[in-house]
Amino acid sequence: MAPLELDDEPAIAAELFGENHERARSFTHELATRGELLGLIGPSEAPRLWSRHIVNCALVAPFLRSGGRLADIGSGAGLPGLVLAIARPDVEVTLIEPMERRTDWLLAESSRLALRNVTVLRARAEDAIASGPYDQVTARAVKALRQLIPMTRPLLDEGGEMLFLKGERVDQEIADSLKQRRAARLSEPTVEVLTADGVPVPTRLFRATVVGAS
Ligand SMILES: C[S@@+](CC[C@H](N)C(=O)[O-])C[C@H]1O[C@@H](n2cnc3c(N)ncnc32)[C@H](O)[C@@H]1O
Repeated sequence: MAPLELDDEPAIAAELFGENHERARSFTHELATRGELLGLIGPSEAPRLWSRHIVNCALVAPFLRSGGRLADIGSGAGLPGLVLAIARPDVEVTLIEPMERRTDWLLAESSRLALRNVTVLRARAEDAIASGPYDQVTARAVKALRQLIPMTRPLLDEGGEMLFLKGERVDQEIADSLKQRRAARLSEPTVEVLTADGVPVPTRLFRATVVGAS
């Protein structure tokens, strides 16, 4: 078997994953080993798994509410939902993903890693309203904000927060979603630029809170 092509782990991983650092290493190793075969990651992703995916997602962990319920929409390989569940065992994380092959992987990994704070729901976000309300909702690489906001708003009550991992175009997406943000009764959004040593591409974290009934 070819040697595992995995990039160096950024130093901040130890801080972000704390007591679950070894679980994060185990998950990353498994994803690098089996992810491409299972269609979870592209062929060029393993050599940048730590820096572009795992730590990029884990940088959101400090924004999660302690003891809260988090829904991650379109979790795919577990990004960011499973990574956040590993980093924050004090948060109850529901991974909402419609594709069976992906939910099979998420269930198998949650069980292998003995994560007690994870629920896997095979559904589209629009069909998962009964599983809420949640305190916060996350998503990465699922839809543009103008679609993501109406899709996830029914999962939150007033005071609930949207945390979406976005790229460089986030400001344009914010401008394009004015109508949807107003209809959803969201606060003025903020964008946190998250990065660390060994993380070449920052994550832009869109944050907005529900301030009234829609
Ligand atoms: C491009 S992948 C991104 C996966 C992962 N979030 C990541 O960053 O690698 C988009 C994911 O969203 C899921 N998805 C698409 N439409 C959805 C919906 N309406 N509700 C929930 N998940 C959805 C897809 O099945 C897929 O796993």
